[in-house]
Amino acid sequence: MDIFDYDNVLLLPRKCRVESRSECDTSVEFGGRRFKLPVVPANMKTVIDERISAYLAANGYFYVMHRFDLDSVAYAKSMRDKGLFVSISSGVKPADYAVIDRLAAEGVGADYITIDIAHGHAESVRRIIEHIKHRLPQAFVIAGNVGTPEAVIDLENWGADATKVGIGPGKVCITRLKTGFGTGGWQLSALKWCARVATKPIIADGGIRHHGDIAKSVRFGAAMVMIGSLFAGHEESPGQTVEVDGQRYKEYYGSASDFNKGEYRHVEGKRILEPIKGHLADTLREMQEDLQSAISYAGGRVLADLRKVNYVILGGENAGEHLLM
Ligand SMILES: NC(=O)C1=CN([C@@H]2O[C@H](COP(=O)(O)OP(=O)(O)OC[C@H]3O[C@@H](n4cnc5c(N)ncnc54)[C@H](OP(=O)(O)O)[C@@H]3O)[C@@H](O)[C@H]2O)C=CC1
Ligand SMILES: Nc1nc2c(ncn2[C@@H]2O[C@H](COP(=O)(O)O)[C@@H](O)[C@H]2O)c(=O)[nH]1
Repeated sequence: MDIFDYDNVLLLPRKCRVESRSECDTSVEFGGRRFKLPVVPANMKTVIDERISAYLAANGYFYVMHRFDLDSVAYAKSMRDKGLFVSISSGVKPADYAVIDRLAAEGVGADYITIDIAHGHAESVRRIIEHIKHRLPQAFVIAGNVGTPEAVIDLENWGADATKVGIGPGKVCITRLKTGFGTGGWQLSALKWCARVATKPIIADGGIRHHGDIAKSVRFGAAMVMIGSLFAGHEESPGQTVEVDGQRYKEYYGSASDFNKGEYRHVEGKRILEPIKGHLADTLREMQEDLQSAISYAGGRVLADLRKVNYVILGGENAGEHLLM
């Protein structure tokens, strides 16, 4: 198996088939809806809040609300009141079962539920998928996080409608340092490995540092890409604003950090400062432009055309050109 990551792979251009990049369509169908981009901000407290999720839903973007210090039922009701789709996160504890039961009993429902725990290849995930499918059969269930084909196969067999791949590639992740496990440093090839066996969509989660990494993720099998750090440093971002030597930053911390947990137990995340780079809407527009450009370099017109390109691995043992033949 080739081992590579975002920073040592480049995609190879094919003859252009459009007159303008504006002809390239970056939209994606996911869970019965079409979204403008195959991109979703991470379901983390310093990345998304009620206001940002409503903005994304109202403007044609996918979102996943976080599950920390939040009444997910009240949140779901408020989105319904605004006529917006509901996409929430769930853990696997008794309180999470109670949320599912209340969403069903009170007729609120949910359109998307993302089961989001550190080690998603677990019986606890099998049990809560079963519960969600029983109580909210219309909900599109995303399950993770995992990092192997075996896990993807199990989650799909347990009823997940999509899987989320990425153990430890995140910018505020310290899982690989604390445990010795994960896909950090080879997330892109782990995605490729998992996509080979997947029969349902995969969300590639973590490790995106540049807009071009979105196109690379799609090339190697992602239907959607989850991004934390690139979204954390905006004027609208929920993290606290911090000023250092005249430069403004937003705090960005891991969901398994002591900052999120409120205690230092099983910590696998840290806190960093992200420079504020402007408004979210401008970043989303630039991401769309860059992805349109990527599709044009692929000689394509639609997102799926990115899957057809060859690539090179730069440097190291696996270096070389990889042709689709
Ligand atoms: N993508 C990634 O690499 C990682 C992401 N995270 C994020 O941090 C947040 C908190 O995650 P998490 O602590 O799982 O959520 P929760 O605190 O909701 O814990 C979920 C359940 O899983 C158990 N659990 C957690 N880790 C393991 C493990 N390694 N083996 C067996 N059981 C486990 C917990 O019990 P107990 O605590 O008693 O073990 C708890 O019962 C999530 O949003 C998660 O996605 C965290 C780490 C890695
Ligand atoms: N190991 C940990 N991973 C975490 C934690 N909090 C979030 N995450 C994961 O990171 C991505 C975002 O990655 P980025 O590279 O885009 O910044 C997020 O979606 C989670 O899967 C954590 O505390 N520990």
